[in-house]
Amino acid sequence: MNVQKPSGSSRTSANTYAVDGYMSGFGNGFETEALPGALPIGRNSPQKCAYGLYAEQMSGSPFTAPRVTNERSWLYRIRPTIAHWQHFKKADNGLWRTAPCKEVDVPIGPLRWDPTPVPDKKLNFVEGIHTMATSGDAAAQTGMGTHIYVATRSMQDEYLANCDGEMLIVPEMNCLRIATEYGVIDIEPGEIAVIPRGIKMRVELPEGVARGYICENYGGALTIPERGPIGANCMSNPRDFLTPVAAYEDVDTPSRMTVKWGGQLWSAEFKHSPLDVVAWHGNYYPYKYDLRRYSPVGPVLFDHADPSIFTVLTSPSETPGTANIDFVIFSDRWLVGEDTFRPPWYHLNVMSEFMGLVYGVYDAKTGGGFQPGGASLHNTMLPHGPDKDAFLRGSNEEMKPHKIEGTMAFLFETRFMQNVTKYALEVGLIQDDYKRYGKDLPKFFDPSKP
Ligand SMILES: O=C(O)Cc1cc(O)ccc1O
Ligand SMILES: [Fe+2]
Repeated sequence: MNVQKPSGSSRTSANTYAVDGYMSGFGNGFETEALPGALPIGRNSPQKCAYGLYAEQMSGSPFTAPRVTNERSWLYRIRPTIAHWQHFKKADNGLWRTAPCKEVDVPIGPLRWDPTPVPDKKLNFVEGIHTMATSGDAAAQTGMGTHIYVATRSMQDEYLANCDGEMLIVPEMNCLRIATEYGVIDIEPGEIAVIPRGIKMRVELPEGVARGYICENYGGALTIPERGPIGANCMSNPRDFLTPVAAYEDVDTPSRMTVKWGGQLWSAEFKHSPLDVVAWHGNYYPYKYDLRRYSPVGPVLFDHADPSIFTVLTSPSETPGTANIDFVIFSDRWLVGEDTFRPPWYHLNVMSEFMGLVYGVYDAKTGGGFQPGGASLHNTMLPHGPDKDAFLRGSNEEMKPHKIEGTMAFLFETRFMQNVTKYALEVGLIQDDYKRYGKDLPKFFDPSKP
């Protein structure tokens, strides 16, 4: 690892504190420096920056966005980004697709995939991205891409910057070390990382291989949902979001950067690491979150509430309550409802639902088939619900408090219809019988038994 260790001099704002190389809080203004005095005080753009650094602003929102959604950071770096931005050539997109992308007819039924096998081939994080579905339009900054990554080698002197979207990364098999311009993020299954649009990163695999899911958010930045009557606490609490302290690389070695821009991968070679930010301040930055810190709130007497109660992060659209994306989890919790069918109900939803499983068993699909590393898609207005096994359990179980334990399923839900890719449809991982699981549900109707 050639990352400069964060020095003890990292400054944090008054309302934040550093935890093992991270600063805590959501949307806070942070400031951090890996060399003492690297951050200018009381100004952004002094005539000359300390240590001969360049100042560069990175704006994640329009300059004039309302304060609550206004995002930008100031970076003090060895070279400005434009110094790396030369001789870009079109690169192979591999299996990474970007909306709009209508390659095949989208099946009008439930879809489910087996876990993506880990190949023998050496693939880094970028090469290992397999797009399952896309929605909206990346250039119009709406919708999302859903991907499964399967990587078998660390990126070495290789970097990625995704200008098309913010990347929400959900590891399922093994941990990731994500070295970014802003500092280093380590995540393991059960945690997530969010890398906002345009931030340069290198993904390393401490365990040699890794698999997981990515939601590429083309729309408004992910944020903590409003809690309404729930009040100031529970669900995702701001203090559990962690942002790395500054850590820079002053490394002169042949390097390759891949930029995703306009739905195309581009690559350029240069002779130094672009992760050269010695200090930064602002509120546009990458972060991580431990999903096990999510404090679920649910019905405490009867009925099954809408899954929106389990929203960890949301990407709002211009229409109130109509998310570009909701990231929702189904994690450990007590089910206590009296006289209640406790598993998810049968339903049709104008929002479309892409699901994955990090570990354990999902309570709507206890009949096997929905496996960690696998995925399902219940597209706009397509009917779905518990499989036969889950229905029989749910309608016959004793109504005593029951704890769902050792599970982490999630939903990438979007207001848009999702276009599955040709790859996803033809790769041979689709469970053919899943489209018929509704047929297994028996008729119980008996007009003589109210
Ligand atoms: O379809 C699913 O499995 C996700 C889901 C879960 C739930 O508890 C209620 C609605 C819903 O869409
Ligand atoms: Fe659903």
